Amino acid sequence: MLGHIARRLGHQMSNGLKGMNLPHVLTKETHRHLQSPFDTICPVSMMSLWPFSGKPQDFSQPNSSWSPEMVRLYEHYNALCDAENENGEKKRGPWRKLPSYDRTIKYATGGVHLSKLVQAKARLFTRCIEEEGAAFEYVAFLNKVEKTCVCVFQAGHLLEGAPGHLHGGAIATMIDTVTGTLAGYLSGPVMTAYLNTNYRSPVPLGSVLLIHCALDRIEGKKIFVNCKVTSSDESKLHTEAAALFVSINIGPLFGTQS
Ligand SMILES: CCCCCCCCCCCC(=O)SCCNC(=O)CCNC(=O)[C@H](O)C(C)(C)COP(=O)(O)OP(=O)(O)OC[C@H]1O[C@@H](n2cnc3c(N)ncnc32)[C@H](O)[C@@H]1OP(=O)(O)O
Repeated sequence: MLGHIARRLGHQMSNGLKGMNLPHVLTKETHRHLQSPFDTICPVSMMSLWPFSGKPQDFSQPNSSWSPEMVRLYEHYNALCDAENENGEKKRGPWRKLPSYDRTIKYATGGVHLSKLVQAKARLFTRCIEEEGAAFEYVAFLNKVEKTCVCVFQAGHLLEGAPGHLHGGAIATMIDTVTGTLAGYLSGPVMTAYLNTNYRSPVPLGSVLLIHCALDRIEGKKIFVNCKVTSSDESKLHTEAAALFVSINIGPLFGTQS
């Protein structure tokens, strides 16, 4: 079945998508493959049936706009991703660096190809400005054992709110992104139900911030996550938040109920 749909998709791509019932194809394919982003990182045998293997660009790699503090924190958390066993051999540590794509659909196997079909010009809000350093520069790390996520965020000049300071909406956007990423990695596809945000102190534009998120609890379809945004040395609290995410079927996102 999967191979059949994939062949159909490939055929339709090469024929300019004429007559394609996208919701039908996408619901079947993306629902299967977006169940858990970990599935796409640790491939399961089923995925070998999917003929499209394009690798999306990871936008959370260091670039020349990153300040020394941003790079220092990136290297600090990156180092926690590797650990050594008693024989001095390298093994995977408790942390892992998460990739960051410019479309959430790219987390699915074959998502690079699907992204060309579904509103091709659409971009993830936090990755929609191409100039490096101008807006959201960030990298997130996940600790699946502790059910926590930390994001190192450098706030660019296009994110101004009050003069010289970071816009509250940009802060909320990043909190939504990081808490949503944690909820998504723990539970599969989710949507934000609420995001309660308390701004404690203003953030100078250009700052490097740490966004710490932790799972509070899971109750059925509901995933509660808390969050703190601090200065890079964690001495100053800028924002606190509590978020609720609800697990969803992704069918409705593509116009069907299944
Ligand atoms: C890895 C990838 C990286 C990806 C990296 C990028 C991550 C970006 C993340 C961005 C995420 C977004 O911004 S998403 C965009 C903003 N969010 C939205 O547009 C969501 C709009 N709202 C909805 O679609 C819906 O209301 C849902 C999905 C939230 C819930 O609808 P539903 O699925 O029908 O569920 P429903 O039965 O109503 O509720 C289920 C339970 O949740 C409770 N509940 C529902 N809403 C609320 C609420 N606001 N406040 C309190 N409780 C609520 C209900 O009382 C119920 O509790 P009980 O009776 O069971 O106890």
